[in-house]
Amino acid sequence: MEQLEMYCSHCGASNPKEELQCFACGHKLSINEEPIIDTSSSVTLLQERYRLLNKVGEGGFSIVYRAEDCHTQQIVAVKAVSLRGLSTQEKIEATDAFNREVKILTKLAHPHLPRLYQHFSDAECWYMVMDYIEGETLEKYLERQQQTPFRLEEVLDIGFILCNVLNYLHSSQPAIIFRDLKPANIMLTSSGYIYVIDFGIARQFKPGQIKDTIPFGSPGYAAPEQYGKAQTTPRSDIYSLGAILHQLITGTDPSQSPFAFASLPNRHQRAIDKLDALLQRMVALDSQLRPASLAEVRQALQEISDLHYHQQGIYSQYYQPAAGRSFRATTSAQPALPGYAQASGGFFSSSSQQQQQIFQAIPQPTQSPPPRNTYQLYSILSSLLGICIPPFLCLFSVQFFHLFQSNIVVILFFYSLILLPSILSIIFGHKGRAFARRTHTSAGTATIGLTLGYIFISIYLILGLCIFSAASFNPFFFG
Ligand SMILES: Nc1ncnc2c1ncn2[C@@H]1O[C@H](COP(=O)(O)OP(=O)(O)OP(=O)(O)O)[C@@H](O)[C@H]1O
Repeated sequence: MEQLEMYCSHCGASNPKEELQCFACGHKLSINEEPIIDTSSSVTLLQERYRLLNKVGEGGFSIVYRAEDCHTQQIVAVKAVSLRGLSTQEKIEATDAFNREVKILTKLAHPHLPRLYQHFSDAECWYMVMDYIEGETLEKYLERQQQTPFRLEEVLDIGFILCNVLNYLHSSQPAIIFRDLKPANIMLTSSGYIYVIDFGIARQFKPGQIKDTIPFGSPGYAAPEQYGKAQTTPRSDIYSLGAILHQLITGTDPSQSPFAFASLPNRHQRAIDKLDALLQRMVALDSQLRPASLAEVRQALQEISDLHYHQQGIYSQYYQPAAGRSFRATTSAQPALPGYAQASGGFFSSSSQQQQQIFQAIPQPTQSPPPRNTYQLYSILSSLLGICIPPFLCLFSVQFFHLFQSNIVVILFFYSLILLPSILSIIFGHKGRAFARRTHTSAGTATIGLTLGYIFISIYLILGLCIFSAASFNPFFFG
């Protein structure tokens, strides 16, 4: 059948067959520019460079291949966005979306995002060449695990990493709103690294498919404002992040009942209580009630992490991996593959300074020593002095009083020396307990010091009172 339209090899827009110039970008049209990807062929070479090895994934309008770059012998991912079966209007819109996405991706360099190396198009597809991620999506992982809830440590790990990535996007100029954060767009490698994929190419062109991206996000993960006409903001991504973290900790798929996020169980744990409060704020229907920024979310996660690890008696903020599962923050961007850095046409360019900024903006968890509660030590030492010193002082009391001729000031000074260690142990004991409360550490020693202090000060006060009342009748003491 004769083809009535042809596609611009530069931008992909559909043009009437007789046109000489693309109406969308002005590129010269040529009827010969129509190489078609033939994936059934045993060797498919794109751009005389990328040899397609096997299909690794599929989206609404795309197929992702594992491919070999014949120039560098590196393995890359080639994402082919197909126009096949789309209406003319959809093809034009898909073209715009593709160009917009490529423009965004070429600017990005983050350890948790695949790098875009090259993009090109042919008559039926647009192609992106990017880092190949050996792993599976979080969605598939959850399916395999039958939605088993994650442990708090794991949820915090993933939360920190996603905060980091989203904060990087939101801090870009102009800010990039991801708008489609969901388990299907998060990839896990076997070594526990996490990548955020899919910047929404052709996202707007899959209406009616519940499992696919809908015009402004995905059911269950998209904030309410993404369904209406309101412009999405960083708070929309915060909503999606809240929905994902809630799903991980509860094992409940939010797409089953969008906008309904039950309170977390196990509310006797303060860390879980705090996480619950944070998640409820993140998924608030009114965007103004959500945390204002990822920095705020990260700060709250850090507090929960500190609380949790101190409760557990673990003083390191690093996740202590349980058997088999841990999620890691990469510490640097992967080095650019040879042969890409100088290439033209929207290639990735790496900036180590930019990488530095990413990690300065949101510091990675670092090992911290256990907080030292020195008040506890002072309290227990003072209480021991309060027990030992007074008997010694009493041994010399008679000679002492004799020496100073039972001067009342001297006697009171002497008496205050007896009381002083117990008073100190009480003061330090209280301070030690307050410190322990603040840092969520044990207050046992402070309580012992405090109790001893109270016991012995009571004994000394009663004894003192008895001795003073008896002495007041004795002319030896007060004349
Ligand atoms: N860089 C990559 N390395 C390895 N596999 C990838 C990569 N990018 C994507 N994939 C795989 O291909 C699948 C489809 O990719 P992607 O989600 O980007 O496509 P999409 O068409 O944008 O999807 P959607 O319909 O959700 O918008 C993913 O689920 C994943 O399994």
